[in-house]
Amino acid sequence: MARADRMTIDSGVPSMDLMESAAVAIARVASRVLQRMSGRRVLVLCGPGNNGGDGYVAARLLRAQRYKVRVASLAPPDRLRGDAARAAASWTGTLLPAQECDFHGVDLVIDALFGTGLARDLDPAAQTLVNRLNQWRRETKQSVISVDIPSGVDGTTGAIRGAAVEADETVTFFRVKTGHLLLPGRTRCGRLTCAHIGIRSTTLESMGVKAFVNAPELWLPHLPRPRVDGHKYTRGHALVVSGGASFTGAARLSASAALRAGAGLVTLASPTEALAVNASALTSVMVRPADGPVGLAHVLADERKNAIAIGPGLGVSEASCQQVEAALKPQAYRRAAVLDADALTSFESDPFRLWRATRGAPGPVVMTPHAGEFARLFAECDGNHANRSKLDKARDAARVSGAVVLYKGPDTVVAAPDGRASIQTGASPWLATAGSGDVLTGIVAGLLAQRMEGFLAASCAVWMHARAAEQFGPGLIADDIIATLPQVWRELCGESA
Ligand SMILES: NC(=O)C1=CN([C@@H]2O[C@H](COP(=O)(O)OP(=O)(O)OC[C@H]3O[C@@H](n4cnc5c(N)ncnc54)[C@H](O)[C@@H]3O)[C@@H](O)[C@H]2O)[C@@H](O)CC1
Ligand SMILES: Nc1ncnc2c1ncn2[C@@H]1O[C@H](COP(=O)(O)OP(=O)(O)O)[C@@H](O)[C@H]1O
Ligand SMILES: [K+]
Repeated sequence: MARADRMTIDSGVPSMDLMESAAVAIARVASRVLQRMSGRRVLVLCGPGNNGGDGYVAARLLRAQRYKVRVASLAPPDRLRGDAARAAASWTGTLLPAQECDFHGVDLVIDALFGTGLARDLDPAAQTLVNRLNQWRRETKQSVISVDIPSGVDGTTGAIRGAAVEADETVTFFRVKTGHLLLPGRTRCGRLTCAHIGIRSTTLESMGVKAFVNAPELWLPHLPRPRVDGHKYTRGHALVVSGGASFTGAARLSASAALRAGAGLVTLASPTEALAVNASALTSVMVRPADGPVGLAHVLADERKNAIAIGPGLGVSEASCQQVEAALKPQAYRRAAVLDADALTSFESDPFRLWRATRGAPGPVVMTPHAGEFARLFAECDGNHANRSKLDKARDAARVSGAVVLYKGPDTVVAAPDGRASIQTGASPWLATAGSGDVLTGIVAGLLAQRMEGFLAASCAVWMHARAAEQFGPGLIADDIIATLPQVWRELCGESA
């Protein structure tokens, strides 16, 4: 963001214009909130940098609109520099030291303490102020608007640096930052608005930005659709590997989801002992016997089976490792693979054995760990040291494994070995239900079978999974995600598709 600001200023846009535009956006949201609650009294908390500068300018604009505005400053105004100093100088109303400010009778607080320049944990005085603000908000149910990002949230990682403001609204500029999307930062933002302040979108092109909000524009042009002249084999054939007789449900969920995600055919490779239970519970999914790595290799000799999903219900064992190696075996045709659950955990004691297989695989490989599986498999990428975010960790994992890493959770990150990454926003917590991850694995496999590129298939699957949950609403169980996928397809492709 600092680079985007700098490039814009160098291209001739005065930096004060950027600050004025930022303040206009803040004042607009503030007056909307104040009108809704018929409030008039505003307290603006200003910090020592340009975030505080935005606060001073917003204070001036709101005062011009006849609101009763006071400013409380964390640093004495004579210690401010540059634009922040100019902004403070333009404020002629009430100004008091933040430590002495009183929230009594205030209708709205604007938090302009720290923005993207936050470089370390808040010092004790700032923490005390932030904690007092949060307590006042909880007790009075009055509103807080944060400028750029709730103060104390790290804009890059989403971590809380000592303490952080709990906002009802956050107004950010130009582009949403990763700290707004990743947990716990996201939970502090309230409603997020992104305002244009005069930075051109072409600025990003020269910066080689590779992190995206996971939204249809990222992958929609590549979304597979059935062709008028197609048949089921042109839509791809996904193979899902089942566990033993008492662990078959997970793979069946994956298999049904792969079909609903558009694969033309789906076959469940089942141990002989589980054949009867699998066959009796499935109709459109085919079931074939396959015992152990040798049995799986036999089924895989059919190269039309161009995508494989393995892991759900598989069991943690050496045999599972060998089945994964059979699934990833180098061959002439580009079979894609998605590895989940026990296909990952089975390699806990020797992750490099898995990386050898993923790196040598003939086609795209997607791994779908949740936080527990990620910690087991990517211990060296997972440490909390050096303020590294979930985005950094997923990217590191993708680099070491040479695979697309779909790191699940409320803020699912998909990372590719080339550095591209997407972050899912706003997934329903109802997705935290047994079998939901198995369904996601199946959707990825279904899209890979239709030859969608690995990173795009994984991102698209995460979005469809989350969108299905949103459309279904409360009470969701894993089966409902599968049943709701047609609605998601209709939304993406229109009624006629
Ligand atoms: N031209 C620009 O650069 C623009 C910047 N804008 C605003 O400027 C903000 C970034 O401004 P700055 O880079 O000045 O950074 P901030 O205002 O976020 O904070 C930086 C200041 O706080 C101090 N600081 C950092 N961490 C601290 C801590 N833990 N405890 C105490 N002091 C700490 C730094 O030494 C520095 O003085 C953005 O968030 C945005 O609100 C907008 O006005 C748009 C234009
Ligand atoms: N609090 C949450 N909010 C949104 N999505 C969640 C939340 N918790 C889990 N999920 C999603 O639900 C799915 C759960 O997958 P997983 O942990 O593998 O469960 P299971 O093994 O039971 O299928 C993942 O897609 C994950 O991203
Ligand atoms: K702020």
